Amino acid sequence: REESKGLDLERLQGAIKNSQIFNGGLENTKKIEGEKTTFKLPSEETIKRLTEEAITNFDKTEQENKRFFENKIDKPNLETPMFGPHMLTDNRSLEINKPGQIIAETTETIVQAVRGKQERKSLSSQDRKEIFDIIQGVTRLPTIPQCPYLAVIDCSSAVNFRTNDGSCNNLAHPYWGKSFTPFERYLTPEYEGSGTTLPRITGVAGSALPGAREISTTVHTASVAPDNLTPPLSYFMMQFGQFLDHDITKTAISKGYADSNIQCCGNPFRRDCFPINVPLADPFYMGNIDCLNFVRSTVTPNLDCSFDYRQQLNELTHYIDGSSVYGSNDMELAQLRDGTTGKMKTSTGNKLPLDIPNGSGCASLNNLNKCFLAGDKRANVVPGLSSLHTIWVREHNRIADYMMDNNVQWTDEEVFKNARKFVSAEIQHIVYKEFLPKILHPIFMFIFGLNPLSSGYFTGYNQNVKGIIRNEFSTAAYRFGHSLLRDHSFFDSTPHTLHNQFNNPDLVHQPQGIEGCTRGLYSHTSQGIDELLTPEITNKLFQTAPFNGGDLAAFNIQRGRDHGIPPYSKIVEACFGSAFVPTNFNPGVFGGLIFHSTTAASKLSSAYSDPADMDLFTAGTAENRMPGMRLGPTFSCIIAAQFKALKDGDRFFYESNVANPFTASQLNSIRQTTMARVICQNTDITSLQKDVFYRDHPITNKIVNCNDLSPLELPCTPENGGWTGWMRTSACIARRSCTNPPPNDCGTPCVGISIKYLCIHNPATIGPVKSKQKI
Ligand code: HEM
Ligand SMILES: [Ca+2]
Repeated sequence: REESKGLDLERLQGAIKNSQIFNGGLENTKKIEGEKTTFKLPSEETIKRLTEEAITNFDKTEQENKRFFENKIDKPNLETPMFGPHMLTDNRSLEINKPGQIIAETTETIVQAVRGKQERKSLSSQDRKEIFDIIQGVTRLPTIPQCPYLAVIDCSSAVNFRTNDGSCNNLAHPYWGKSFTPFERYLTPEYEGSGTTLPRITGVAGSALPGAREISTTVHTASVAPDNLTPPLSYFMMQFGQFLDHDITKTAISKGYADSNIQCCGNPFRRDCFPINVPLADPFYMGNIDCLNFVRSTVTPNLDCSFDYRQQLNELTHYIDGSSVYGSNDMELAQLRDGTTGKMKTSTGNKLPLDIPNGSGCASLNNLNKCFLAGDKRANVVPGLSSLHTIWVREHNRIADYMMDNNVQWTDEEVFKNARKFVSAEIQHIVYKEFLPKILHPIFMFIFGLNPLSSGYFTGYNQNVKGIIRNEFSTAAYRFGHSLLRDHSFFDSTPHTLHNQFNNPDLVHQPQGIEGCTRGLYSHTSQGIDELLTPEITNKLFQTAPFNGGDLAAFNIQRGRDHGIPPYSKIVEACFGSAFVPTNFNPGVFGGLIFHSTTAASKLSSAYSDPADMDLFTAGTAENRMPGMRLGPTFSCIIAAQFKALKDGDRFFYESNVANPFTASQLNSIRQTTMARVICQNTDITSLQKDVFYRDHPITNKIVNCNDLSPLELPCTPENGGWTGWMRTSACIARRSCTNPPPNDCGTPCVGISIKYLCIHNPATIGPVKSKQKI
């Protein structure tokens, strides 16, 4: 990937500071008033009738889904080709989907009807509120579940610790950042025909947009080139990136009858279907298949229970809170916690607990070993990911053990909550200190206020900031990570073809499986970030037999259209202002593709007929990297803004002085945390490079001995040592020991002598023995 050499960083910095996204994105602008209404809304009667029709349609679709299931067209998970764990949808999402779908259909019908031939972008907020109030009246029929975000949440017990589902982080807005709530957006979505719900399929010039698979084969062509900057990114970067994603985003996908998987190929007009066409002349599939199955994400009303545009649902707690370790709701945590010692459950070899065969978290298709259960359902997707989940569960248990030993009066609950508090703080520290600076230019780190402090507390908590994931981030920008993937994963130095490792926990089950997978990550190099992807994911994603695999790039593009993600040029404008918006495909110049190289621009111009049509994932990954950095400006903008919201809007942010803050010395200790240390303390690995996100380097990133990495200081209630009675151990000697009780790590040792010479006067004093240790 070329560096954007001519990029005027000062100008870019000025532009971003004035931009819509930097200044709050939709927080300030989405509450668009829309244009003034120039037409009349249909009568209340008509709206009611339309809603009732939508309810009937919904029920009909459910019946139709049942038939597809009975006819074995829609299959259960393990019989579904291209099945991936991202297709496991929680029942709660499906419950929310029902009112979501009904309101979506009604709103769309009304919008299209009232718009008529008028050139209008959207209904005014007044119109939308009016329509919604009427629909709510109808959906209050007993058969239709209520809008899920009306119930009042009591936050009185959530003042000092995070809740399991992320609710009550913001005490004024308990739903912000909770699991099973909608994604926010930076920009107003763009659905087909300026509507509210159908995926974008028509370009600005009125002709069909290019298909997602064609874009993938034209732009996201094959590459095996490793990151060639110094020091190169290690493959651990990829793995941590995915682990972090699985803490903050999981979009609920629509399901068929009895949790089956909707088959859209051959049935493109079914509700929730948006299949991807594969041309006959496809360079890989070569006529073996003509369609990739693609099922739309579920629908949810807005968090304020209004409905304007189709919105999508995040099943995870939006905050960086270790939910990939603990789960995103009470039920998930209950399955994972041992419930007596403050620890998390483990299985043989101190690995993750095993999932029940074919269980919800288990998508194993091609092996006999059982899958693992973790806080996120996708934990088995590649062995490196399962290993990282394991390391964090071990870190929790290590801390919990220490706390149990050193705070004798603490209950299971107290040990658990305090250990989780430390673990999520460590994860957050690693994200902001080690991970983000590898992808975000120092200027972005600085202007978005992302750098951790070196001392003192962060005082920027702002309860008006939404600690909510933005749709543009999860559906496009943060998927940059797919570009880091290589053709192989590594077990120590042995390469394993990637598609054989999908949903296959065999390597993790091996003795020293966690060590082998983890060494395989930090001692190999990632690919660089660009539009080039390995064919293992663009042709063989979740492949189990020839030609039954999928194309992740095409899925990303299609998902963007499914979610109404505005095209690239709209995001560029929101990040940097209109001067940077491309109106032609000329590379490197204002008015053209200012952020793209000649090669990228020529690929983009052969894929798209108009720059205004370019999909965000495609044009974003194809950008030149920022000078001295690895990521292009537009994704940097979205990612920086998102991590700012996750910091400023998190009442429990680890450096923050707001809610049950760490003591100054604990915070200093957490600031010494590195990913390398967490690996060292929870595996048999004894040496590794200091910064595992980079490859090792003899000067800039030396291999260090694990013992040299600074330990973590944990809370401890002092328990002072007490002497035993004197015991005569020989004719002339009596001894006592400081074991009644022994002092714990923060207790005071016994004072006085432990040995007495009874025959000759000798004031020898041999002090107590227990040394103070940190863990
Ligand atoms: C091990 C390799 C990986 C595989 C097999 C994989 C696979 C997938 C799949 C199948 C999806 C769902 C696509 C769709 O239908 O929309 C997805 C979504 C996603 N991936 Fe990956 N991915 C991998 C690594 C990564 C990495 C390294 C990152 C980031 C650094 C990442 C970030 C994301 C994000 C943000 C989403 C959207 C999640 C959601 O909201 O549901 N992935 N990935
Ligand atoms: Ca989370």
